[in-house]
Amino acid sequence: MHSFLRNCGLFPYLRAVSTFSPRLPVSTMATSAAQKFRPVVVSGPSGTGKSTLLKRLFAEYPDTFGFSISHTTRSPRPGEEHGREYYFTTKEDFLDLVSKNGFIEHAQFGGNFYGTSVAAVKEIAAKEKICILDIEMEGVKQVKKTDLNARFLFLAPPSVEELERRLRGRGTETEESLEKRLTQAKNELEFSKQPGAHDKIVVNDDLETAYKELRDFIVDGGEFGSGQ
Ligand SMILES: Nc1ncnc2c1ncn2[C@@H]1O[C@H](COP(=O)(O)OP(=O)(O)OP(=O)(O)O)[C@@H](O)[C@H]1O
Repeated sequence: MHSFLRNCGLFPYLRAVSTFSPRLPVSTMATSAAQKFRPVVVSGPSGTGKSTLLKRLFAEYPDTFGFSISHTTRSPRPGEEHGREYYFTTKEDFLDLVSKNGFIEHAQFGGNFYGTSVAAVKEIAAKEKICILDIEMEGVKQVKKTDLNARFLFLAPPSVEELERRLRGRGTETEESLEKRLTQAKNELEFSKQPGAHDKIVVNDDLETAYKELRDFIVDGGEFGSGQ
């Protein structure tokens, strides 16, 4: 599965729209929400434990995170609504947005396009929620080219050997997909060493310790990195 399907784009957006303080002018309100509720990009090699840790974070903070709506060129199914499950769009409009660098990630499945747009992520901050983007290296680079003002957390395995053990232990991989993931893991680990690639690196060795580090960086005492 392509990683954007697990992003904040995965889930239908069900949260109530928050209201802003009426005393602030509109432009200041939008700016301060964007500054306070900065998106967080969580990346790291497949099998490092991103899903495990994020699942726990969402359970501990059920009202803090918002989920962006993905675009798709597939037709709506009965009961699905434009702007709720997906932004249903034509192939022409989708490709137009691709050419304008409007997507953080996009991919094609079964003849249909799917993508997470920059605008959809911005909407989450405007609604005073934090958007977590669980994406891979190319997506990270793409986010850096946008004006999303995201914070970047890299989840590293204790070692490549331990990563292989976890991937095997998860029981989801064939020998071929395992090899691919390990090769990609080495690329991601190389990238993570570049200065400025990430704001925070958490090594997921002991799960409890890693969870606390990840949580403290993301939630940041309720400041969500706005002071940085
Ligand atoms: N600290 C840890 N110690 C031991 N095992 C762990 C730890 N963290 C996660 N695992 C296990 O490692 C496996 C991979 O974790 P998980 O599926 O969360 O990785 P992921 O980064 O989300 O991978 P992918 O990107 O492929 O979805 C799971 O079986 C999980 O239970």
